[in-house]
Amino acid sequence: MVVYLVGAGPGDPELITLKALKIIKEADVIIYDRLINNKILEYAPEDAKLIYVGKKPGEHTKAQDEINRIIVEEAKKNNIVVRLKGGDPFIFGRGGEELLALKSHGIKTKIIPGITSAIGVPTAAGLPITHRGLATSFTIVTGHEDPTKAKEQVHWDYKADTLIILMGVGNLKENTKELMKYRPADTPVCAIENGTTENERITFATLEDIHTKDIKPPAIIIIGHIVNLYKKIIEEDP
Ligand SMILES: O=C(O)CCc1c2[nH]c(c1CC(=O)O)Cc1[nH]c(c(CC(=O)O)c1CCC(=O)O)Cc1[nH]c(c(CC(=O)O)c1CCC(=O)O)Cc1[nH]c(c(CCC(=O)O)c1CC(=O)O)C2
Ligand SMILES: C[S@@+](CC[C@H](N)C(=O)[O-])C[C@H]1O[C@@H](n2cnc3c(N)ncnc32)[C@H](O)[C@@H]1O
Repeated sequence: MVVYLVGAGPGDPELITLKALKIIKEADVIIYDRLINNKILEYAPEDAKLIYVGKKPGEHTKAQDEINRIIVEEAKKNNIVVRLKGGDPFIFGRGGEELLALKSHGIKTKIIPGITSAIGVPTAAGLPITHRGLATSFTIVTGHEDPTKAKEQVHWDYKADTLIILMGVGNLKENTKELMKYRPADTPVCAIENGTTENERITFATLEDIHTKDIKPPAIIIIGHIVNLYKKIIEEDP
């Protein structure tokens, strides 16, 4: 019995790794999330058991403890268990928590990285998150900190040139208000919804007015001067 914590990539099913695809084709069980592209499941063996444990904002099909319990239970009954997660399993994916839960039960676990939406979505859209002379650093941060944490860890005074917010839609107004304490109100912002899929939608705004736009999750929010370069890149598209 081995559990594979596998990253499915940002949305486009072709953005999964060969290593991930190989193990999906051999899986006895696949325990999968909402943000994976379901087309990837078509590669599973016909008799593989598929278990959905996805989370929507405010609507978690299964609590994390329950998900950990299911993975452990399936690992004890099967040879190859794939835990398939959106993007990369360790970028805001609770992959670390699942790894610890499996280790505590002595279950062998292997990890297959995926292209995280934080980087793959802007890159696929043609937006360089670093650019010589314009952006030499980036920060990836959650826009939705776990409210049950003992201590807040997100303070919005990040110094990086480019800021990338995941899970950023629901709290956009509150978070941009905090950010404007440290960055000018006219700092360019762009939101990419459903990146790398046929439903991709890109919205441009500034820190001051991005919260007034119609943006729905899943979306990544990109903040910084790099967004102006991106506008130029798009305008010059042949
Ligand atoms: O802890 C919670 O889940 C409750 C707080 C909460 C979070 N996001 C949230 C909510 C509200 C809600 O879902 O009701 C709100 C939430 N949950 C989710 C999303 C993603 C989306 O729809 O765009 C969003 C953001 C929506 C938005 O842009 O406002 C779903 C979610 N949360 C999460 C995951 C990853 C996973 O569990 O495997 C997933 C995806 C699961 C799937 O594809 O089925 C996990 C999560 N939730 C959260 C975090 C940030 C933790 C931190 O650093 O403090 C993290 C990441 C982490 O723990 O490493 C916090
Ligand atoms: C809980 S986090 C999981 C991130 C994932 N592990 C990764 O590496 O991409 C979910 C957030 O990822 C971002 N996200 C995931 N897929 C996306 C997509 N196709 N387009 C835009 N944002 C996406 C959104 O910010 C969403 O709220």
